[in-house]
Amino acid sequence: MTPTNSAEQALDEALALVSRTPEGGATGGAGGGGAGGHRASGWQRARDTAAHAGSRVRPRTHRVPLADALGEVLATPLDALTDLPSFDTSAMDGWAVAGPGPWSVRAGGGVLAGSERPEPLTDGEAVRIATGARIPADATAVIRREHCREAGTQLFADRPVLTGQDIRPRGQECRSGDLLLPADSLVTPAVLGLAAAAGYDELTTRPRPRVEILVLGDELLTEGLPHEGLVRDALSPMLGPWIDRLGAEVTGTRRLGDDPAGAAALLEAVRTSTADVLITTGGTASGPVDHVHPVLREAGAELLVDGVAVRPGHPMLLARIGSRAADENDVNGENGENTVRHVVGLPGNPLAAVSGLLTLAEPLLRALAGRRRRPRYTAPVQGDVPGHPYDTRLVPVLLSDEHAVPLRYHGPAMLRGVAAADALAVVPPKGARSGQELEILDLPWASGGCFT
Ligand SMILES: Nc1nc2c(c(=O)[nH]1)N[C@H]1C(S)=C(S)[C@@H](COP(=O)(O)OP(=O)(O)OC[C@H]3O[C@@H](n4cnc5c(N)ncnc54)[C@H](O)[C@@H]3O)O[C@H]1N2
Ligand code: MOO
Repeated sequence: MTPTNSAEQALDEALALVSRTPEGGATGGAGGGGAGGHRASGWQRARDTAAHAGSRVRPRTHRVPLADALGEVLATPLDALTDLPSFDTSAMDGWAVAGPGPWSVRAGGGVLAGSERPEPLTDGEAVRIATGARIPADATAVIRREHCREAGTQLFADRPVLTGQDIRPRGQECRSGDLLLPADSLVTPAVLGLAAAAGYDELTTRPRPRVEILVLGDELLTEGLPHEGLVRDALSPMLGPWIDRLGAEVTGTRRLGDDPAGAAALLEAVRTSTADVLITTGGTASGPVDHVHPVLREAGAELLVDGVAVRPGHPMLLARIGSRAADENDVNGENGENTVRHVVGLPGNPLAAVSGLLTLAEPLLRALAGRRRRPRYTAPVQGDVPGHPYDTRLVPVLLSDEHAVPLRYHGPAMLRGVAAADALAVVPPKGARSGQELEILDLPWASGGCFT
């Protein structure tokens, strides 16, 4: 709502310049984290790499009751199991008639939805009928009750009657075997409805990717006020539900210390976790107890992204563990356990972690779930937005009808801005002028795009 505060911005910029070269490489190993002298990926390239990594993993499939398929992606095409409608159906409440009027009204009750097969009509006969009821054989039209009059035992139409009017013929929407939706379609509430209408009790889908979250740090408190240099763990409460909203299944969140036992537990998790993706927080930089890079090296992981030219969040990383050959040999995708898993290393600073979540975790998880990439869109920004000299910035914004409005409190350690935001705006290096179109990354709760 308020344009960026300039003093705060200056501080942010000064911090952002620490240990960077104009080429976008890290000089001192924050992102390098011991790898030393690497080049950070461009922001868009990092996202593409994450999406590509996810799309290379052989998909698993499962068969689940309809309700459990919501938010997953169809692994097989949705073919109609029946004609729809499966019988000639009245589209209106009124009268089924045979031949030209006036018609003699059939004595007794009418035909209701779900009632037994009605007796055929004879020429010149009319029977009362409800919306959704089966059309009697030999009926030629349905007349809405408001378009006719009953006089004694006779029925008179107020207007011309066209053959077939207000009859939904069997198979109007589809014939049994017709392709209703291709494989890879997202199962939305509308798809659940269609599948049920077409006769399905279960669907074959790609299961949600499984994610294990490991929160690193000795300084983290799980309750109460921060004190004596300790801070509340802001990431455990945030990441599980966030990742859930991205369409993944969180198998657990564990906190690991910065001591050798924590490093050993991290290595064990990297080697043996049954999750598709491990998401770590903290320990990505070059501090004395930053374990993530050494552990990944020890585990023989392949670093796909090692630092990204984005602020905040530049030490984020993406690694791959396991043999691609083994995974690709599972040609039917039938192995219960994936032999390939990925590690997303999020920086410990909370807004930097959000940046890593949107830059690396989201595209990776979408691809692993078989979901299409989010359509890109832009909005004009309200007010000038300062840029980093070389890196992309992600800035929390509120979305109004006309503008993306930058929010204050967007420092790497702050959640105050993003907690009030609808989205993050992607600010190119050197900044944006007021009114300039910026790419917008919706936050999952604002976009309403997830069914989880
Ligand atoms: N010499 C350099 N140091 C740092 C650089 C650099 O380039 N050179 N980059 C800075 C940047 S940028 C970031 S971002 C952080 C990333 O640090 P780590 O990923 O190693 O994270 P930690 O050191 O463990 O923690 C950083 C910061 O975040 C707080 N934190 C960690 N976890 C949580 C949590 N769950 N909830 C709340 N706060 C958390 C932690 O207390 C620290 O204050 O590195 C800079 N350093
Ligand atoms: O700039 Mo760090 O990446 O504080 O977030």
